[in-house]
Amino acid sequence: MTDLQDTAPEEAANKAATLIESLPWLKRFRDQIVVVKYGGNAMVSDELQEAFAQDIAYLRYVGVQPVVVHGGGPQISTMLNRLDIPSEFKGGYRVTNTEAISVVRMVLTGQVNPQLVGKINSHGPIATGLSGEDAGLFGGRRRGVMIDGEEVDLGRVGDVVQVDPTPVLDHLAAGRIPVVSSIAPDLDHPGQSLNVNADAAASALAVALGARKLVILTDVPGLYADWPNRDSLVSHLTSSDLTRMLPSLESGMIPKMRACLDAVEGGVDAAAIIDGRVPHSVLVELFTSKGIGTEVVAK
Ligand SMILES: Nc1ncnc2c1ncn2[C@@H]1O[C@H](COP(=O)(O)OP(=O)(O)O)[C@@H](O)[C@H]1O
Ligand SMILES: CC(=O)N[C@@H](CCC(=O)OP(=O)(O)O)C(=O)O
Repeated sequence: MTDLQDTAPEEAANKAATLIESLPWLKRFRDQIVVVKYGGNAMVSDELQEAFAQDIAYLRYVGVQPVVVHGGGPQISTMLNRLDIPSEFKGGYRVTNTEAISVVRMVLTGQVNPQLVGKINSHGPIATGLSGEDAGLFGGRRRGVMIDGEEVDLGRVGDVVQVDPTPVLDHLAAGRIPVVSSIAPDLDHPGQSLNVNADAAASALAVALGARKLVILTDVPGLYADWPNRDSLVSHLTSSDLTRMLPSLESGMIPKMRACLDAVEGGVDAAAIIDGRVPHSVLVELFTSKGIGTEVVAK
């Protein structure tokens, strides 16, 4: 009884301080679109997925307009292995043949997407699944990759070169959270689909939507200036700092940092790389003064 009386005011004060710290950020993001890219490496446990779903539902219920774009690289690899379809990465992209693209589509749009939608909807009937192939949302164009000065063909792999945000805006206007799988129709080969990098797809959508912020979840605390030196974590940098750093980065971080740069250069206020293995990292990034990962802003 005495203990409870002694600790209760202090505990209440701490809780109140955390809530009040969020006030300026709640004001900043209210009614604003925030695009959150959820990568396959941050979905590795049920607990992490539950925490992510809570964060996204929380955003919606405090008046933010979250849009989720998801990948699912490890989940695609698992399914390809199970089906005995060989899969290799070149220059950070999965070489994707005709057989593999149907598996990519099945896993992203048929497995990962409804699983995420279901988790968010356990908090209310708020989320809806969309594919990048729905209603002209994404348009893609094939790309190869330069390795040792030579262009290497990647098969059904491409860039998102066109975005029509109308289907996403329609769902937002109806109060729903669009959850988008990162796959795009091939503009040059009607009827075919392209495997696109989910970081780049999220960035292109954030720009097209005029989002306030892009948040990318991954499996490290953020960008390390001198990777893998763990003392070199960068918490804040400008687009000009990042432009200077990009050529020295290693493969995993290149698409992510390129996506952040493209987003802020395209008019998004800020883009952040955060650790998706830390439960509720989305809320900590958006609603605390310090944030949790690496934030990029226009110079
Ligand atoms: N400078 C760097 N800072 C942080 N991580 C880096 C850096 N360079 C390379 N990496 C690697 O990039 C990985 C993240 O990229 P990736 O595996 O493609 O992520 P995801 O699956 O989330 O899309 C990290 O786990 C890390 O091993
Ligand atoms: C072309 C290419 O490599 N596409 C990725 C698409 C999924 C993705 O980007 O998923 P994460 O966000 O989980 O990494 C792939 O096939 O793995």
